[in-house]
Amino acid sequence: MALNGKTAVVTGAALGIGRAITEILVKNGAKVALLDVNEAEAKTLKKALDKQYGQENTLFVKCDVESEEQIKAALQTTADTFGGIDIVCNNAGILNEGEWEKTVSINLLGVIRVTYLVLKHMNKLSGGRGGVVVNTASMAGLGPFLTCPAYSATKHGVVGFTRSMALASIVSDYGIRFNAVCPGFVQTDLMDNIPNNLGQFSHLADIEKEMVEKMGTIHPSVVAECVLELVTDERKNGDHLLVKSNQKSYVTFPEVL
Ligand SMILES: NC(=O)C1=CN([C@@H]2O[C@H](COP(=O)(O)OP(=O)(O)OC[C@H]3O[C@@H](n4cnc5c(N)ncnc54)[C@H](O)[C@@H]3O)[C@@H](O)[C@H]2O)C=CC1
Ligand SMILES: CC/C=C\CC(=O)/C=C/C=C\C=C\C=C\[C@@H](O)[C@@H](O)C/C=C\CCC(=O)O
Repeated sequence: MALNGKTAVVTGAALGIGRAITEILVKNGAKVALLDVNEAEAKTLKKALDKQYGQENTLFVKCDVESEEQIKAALQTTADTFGGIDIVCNNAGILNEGEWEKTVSINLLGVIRVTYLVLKHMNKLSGGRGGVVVNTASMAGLGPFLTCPAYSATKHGVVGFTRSMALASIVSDYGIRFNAVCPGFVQTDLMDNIPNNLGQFSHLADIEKEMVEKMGTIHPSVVAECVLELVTDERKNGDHLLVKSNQKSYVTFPEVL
């Protein structure tokens, strides 16, 4: 799938992995709507992209993925501005075991909210052009993560939702592919703030530190390359790309039926 003429929506676009995803999509010819709650950082990014690629190729819409109203409005503005939506990167996320309900609301419910609301724009059965949704899950969505149980649960949820939507879309002929990227530790603000956000598990902070030292860290641009692969390779549907500091591989899930 070539990106020229395509429109993408990226949530949590202002910083970290979302910023790198936004940059790689624009660089490869897509028009991108940047959705984020951090207006200052998003505007700084848009300014830099305007300078390099022209201001007509991106759009910033302030949008909290906890709010259905804001998501609806942001998707409509994107479709009106760019003439449709072809790609969605559900990337916005936080890690805060002290505020675990908010973590669930943003990381898991946010992905479901955006996905269900964007179907109206993308679903071939409702006049959309089809396309692809790529969710930012985590390695912590594939196995236990003892320092952050609620965070890990949200990412397992994202994996289950992605796999289920991929099948629902095939069987229903929506024309939309659903994939997820599952990175290990990525060099972003979220990772830097982990020790302050472990809540009742703060006594396990040293274990977290040891894991980071043992596993190494990944640059956000490497994760963005993987997202680009999941967007452009039309054979990928229901696929989960595990990204470690030294290798990437597609996840094989156990057959249960
Ligand atoms: N940094 C890491 O080690 C890893 C991160 N991830 C996931 O990658 C995604 C991005 O994380 P990072 O770039 O590391 O974090 P980050 O903290 O650097 O960036 C997150 C972005 O999401 C935005 N955001 C937060 N809450 C939002 C909301 N309610 N609505 C809209 N935007 C919101 C923030 O303003 C920020 O721009 C998250 O889903 C995270 O769980 C997955 C694996 C590893
Ligand atoms: C504290 C969270 C910090 C940043 C966000 C984040 O999502 C980072 C996650 C980093 C690592 C998670 C590791 C989890 C490891 C175990 O559960 C493994 O069992 C993972 C499962 C599959 C890997 C299979 C393999 O090694 O080939």
